[in-house]
Amino acid sequence: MPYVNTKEILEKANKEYYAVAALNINNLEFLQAILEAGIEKKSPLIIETSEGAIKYAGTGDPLRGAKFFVDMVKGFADTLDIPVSLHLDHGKDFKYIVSAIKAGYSSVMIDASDKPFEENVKITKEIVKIAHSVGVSVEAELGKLAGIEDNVSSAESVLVNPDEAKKFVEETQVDFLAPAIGTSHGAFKFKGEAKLDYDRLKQVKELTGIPLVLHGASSVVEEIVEIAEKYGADFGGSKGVPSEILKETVQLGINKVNTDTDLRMAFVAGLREYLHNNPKEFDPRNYMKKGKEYVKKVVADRLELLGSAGKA
Ligand SMILES: O=C(CO)COP(=O)(O)O
Ligand SMILES: O=C[C@H](O)COP(=O)(O)O
Ligand SMILES: [Zn+2]
Ligand SMILES: [Zn+2]
Repeated sequence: MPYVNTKEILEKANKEYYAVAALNINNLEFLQAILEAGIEKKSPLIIETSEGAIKYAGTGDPLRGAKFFVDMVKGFADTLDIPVSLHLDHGKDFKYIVSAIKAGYSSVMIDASDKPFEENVKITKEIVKIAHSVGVSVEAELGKLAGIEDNVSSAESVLVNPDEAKKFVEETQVDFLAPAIGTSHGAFKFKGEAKLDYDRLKQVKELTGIPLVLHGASSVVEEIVEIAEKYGADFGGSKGVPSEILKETVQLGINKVNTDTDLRMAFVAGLREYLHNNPKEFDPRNYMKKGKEYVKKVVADRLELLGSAGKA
């Protein structure tokens, strides 16, 4: 069960009421840590890269970057017993979306959520047509996340309208939908108490029935923040989506849980700790070990929490 279509992974999750973690990577080390967690927990995995990740890996060339990730992820996946897919996160630039499809990504996201509804429908439809013609599945987004997104910042959160969601899915034939229900990207998600709009989520699920995606789903793990701060980081005021709230969203129909910030924080906590304790070390294979260990732990906990452990 090697490199598979994301649709296959998410349709099973939708039928069996669990969620699969979609984990952002930019390099080899995060991928290794994520795969180790997935293997240990016998869990399906969705690996995702942003346009920025592709730009970084390809030193500016989208097709080169996309091919790099397909080679790396598919190369690993084909040797494993767990299903693994590769997804383009927040596709906004046609060049990147087409490069990902050409290179062999399993699925792409078209994020035109900053555009008016009709324009979002039109753009999403176009990408669906291209992607489906070569067997690639598509995610789209409705409503806006609060905070800063990849390339886009929206001052205030505009939550999804469930009736629009129904119309959107029917008109675009999109495979997965990310409804804005109150999360935001990054490490500073809530000023006061963490709260999401469960009613809206429930309605969107009832009206569409398709796999739903939660963006900005990092929890900002307390133990990780403590370690990072002990060794010099300043993450004051950071706050994520608590585990109980994530669990609740899965019960209400979320099947894909996007996670980037938690992995970045885990890695940097381990890196800081290791470098502090080993001032003579300069071999990257050694000084990245602790960071990888913490990423693996954070991912493994997530796979248990979301219910995908044992579903491979
Ligand atoms: O939504 C995300 C990627 O699409 C990641 O969200 P976090 O910043 O909460 O990890
Ligand atoms: O949703 C955004 C992801 O966390 C990736 O962001 P990035 O553009 O910094 O890679
Ligand atoms: Zn978006
Ligand atoms: Zn996102």
